[in-house]
Amino acid sequence: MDEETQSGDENGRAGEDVDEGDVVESESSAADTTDGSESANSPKPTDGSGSDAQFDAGEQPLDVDDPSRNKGIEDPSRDDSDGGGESATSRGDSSQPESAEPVTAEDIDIEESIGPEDPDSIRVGDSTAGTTEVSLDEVVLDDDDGDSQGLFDDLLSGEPIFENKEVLRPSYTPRELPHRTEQINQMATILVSALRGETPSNILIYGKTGTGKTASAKFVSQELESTSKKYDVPCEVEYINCEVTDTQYRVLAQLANKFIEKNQDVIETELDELNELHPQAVDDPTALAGSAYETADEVESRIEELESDRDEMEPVPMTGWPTDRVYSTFFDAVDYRERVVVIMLDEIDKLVEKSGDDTLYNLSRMNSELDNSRISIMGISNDLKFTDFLDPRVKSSLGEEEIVFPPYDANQLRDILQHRANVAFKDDALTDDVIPLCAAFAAQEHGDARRALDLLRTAGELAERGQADTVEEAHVRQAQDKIELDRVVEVVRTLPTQSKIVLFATILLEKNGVRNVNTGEVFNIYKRLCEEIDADVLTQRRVTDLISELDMLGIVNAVVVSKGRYGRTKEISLSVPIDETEAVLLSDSRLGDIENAQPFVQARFDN
Ligand SMILES: Nc1ncnc2c1ncn2[C@@H]1O[C@H](COP(=O)(O)OP(=O)(O)OP(=O)(O)O)[C@@H](O)[C@H]1O
Repeated sequence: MDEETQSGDENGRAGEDVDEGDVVESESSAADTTDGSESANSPKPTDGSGSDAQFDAGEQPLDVDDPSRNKGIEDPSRDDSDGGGESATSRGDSSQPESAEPVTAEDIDIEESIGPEDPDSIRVGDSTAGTTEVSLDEVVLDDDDGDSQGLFDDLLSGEPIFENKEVLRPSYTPRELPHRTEQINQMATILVSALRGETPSNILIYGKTGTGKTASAKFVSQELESTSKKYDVPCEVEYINCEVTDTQYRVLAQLANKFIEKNQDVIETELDELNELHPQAVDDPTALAGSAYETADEVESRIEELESDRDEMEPVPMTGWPTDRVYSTFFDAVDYRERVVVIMLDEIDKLVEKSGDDTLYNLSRMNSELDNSRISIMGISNDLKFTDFLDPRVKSSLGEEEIVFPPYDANQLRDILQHRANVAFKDDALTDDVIPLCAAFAAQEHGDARRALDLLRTAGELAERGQADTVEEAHVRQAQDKIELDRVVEVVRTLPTQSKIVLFATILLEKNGVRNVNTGEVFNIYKRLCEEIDADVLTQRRVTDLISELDMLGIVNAVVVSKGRYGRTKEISLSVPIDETEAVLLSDSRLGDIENAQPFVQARFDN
């Protein structure tokens, strides 16, 4: 008997370790939920007619700050027989023509409007018109509309550039994926076996970031699920983002819980039907005609069986179970009924990097043990080399079929952008150069559609912010700078403290006008800065390494220059905007104190 027939929890690879502290993320949040329709409709500015306080303050407005200064109000004993009270209290009642005159403080009938229980409120309207209670604190005395000061009115009044901005966001799943027909067809050809009740081959999808791997795979899986419903073939796709769900415990727990939930739904539906059928069958056995049961007792025992299955299905907790128990729970849940399951593991390289290939090993061997169901794995990765780290058996099983997503060229990106822009922007909102320029910039990167879409969206936002009528080439260039700066800010913000100090030393030198900064100079300032904030001082060799890392990240440019008989050194210059980078560094709580180091750095050069 070969080892493949062992049960999952005995095969040793399911692991015995308890994954403490793991949290099972709900994948539903990662799923695309934006339908994009909401943002399309900009709210209309209100005219203020809905305001509570519909007073026209007239010639003598109420003094809200000091109500006692209001004539009439200060005299609670005032007789309402002067007739003015009637017109004030009937304001708002269109059936009372005499209320057309502006309401003044004198007009307010104190006895009627300010009840003893709430001296701050005025009752507007009489008993026939219904009453509206208005707090004095809410009364807006100006003539203009009550609720807003028009902060947003100007912004809303301009003809917006966007028709539906959500369409340009990464969360939006497009209905059409130009230039991916070949890859989509390849996937469909492999997965169609699932609709025939057979096990599809495992698929590995490779391609650089932004080449449409996830979008295409999700598109295919939606099609697969809807076709399976159409033909009533049990086939399900489960999506897991391994960047978030990156341990064996989490992956198995998440899958187990999804299948348990689905099983419970199916059980509930069947129970509903049987609970209706059972009393009918007791009264009249012919009610069972056409059903799978011959007697009411059979129906009853099936109900009991389903109820006990349902009660036994225990969801996997976030943490704390041994992994082999999670595995067997997942196994039982998948195998509970007949179906073909496609498990989509996006960013699969992150899972392998974080927790090795145990999960893939276990998943890829499950089919030989499952009785009712079959599973197929679809791995998505932008790291072409990640399979080098896999166990050869896992590697061959996982890579049964491989599909490569090549980068887009500028023309393809142009098509992709055009498709989206038609929905995202108002007619004529884009000048002719905008899409080609966005496509060209993104093609230079590495044919990244995500970057192209970001550029287009940011350019639109900048145009909108500048209240321009159309998006122009200049907006795309600004957007390119902005995205680049955002990237730099993010990279700098997440640097380790030591690298931040090295970078800060370089910035201080440049700010003090030092040209051709060399490693030695950076190291000297670095040391002083470390002393200043009580950080460990690394050796000059380590600091040189950190400079090389900053170079690789594109933050500094370090060139090796020969100094003749003085040996070789690195000349360092900043490749990022100095002020913004400095601001990011100083926002780090430890480095914030270094600001005071400026004078002493200056002093060093004065010596
Ligand atoms: N052919 C295409 N047509 C329309 N939109 C596309 C196309 N290819 C990619 N996109 C869009 O580009 C963005 C990035 O695509 P996707 O997430 O599928 O890339 P990916 O290859 O999975 O990248 P990563 O490896 O970084 O996850 C998404 O917004 C997607 O809708």
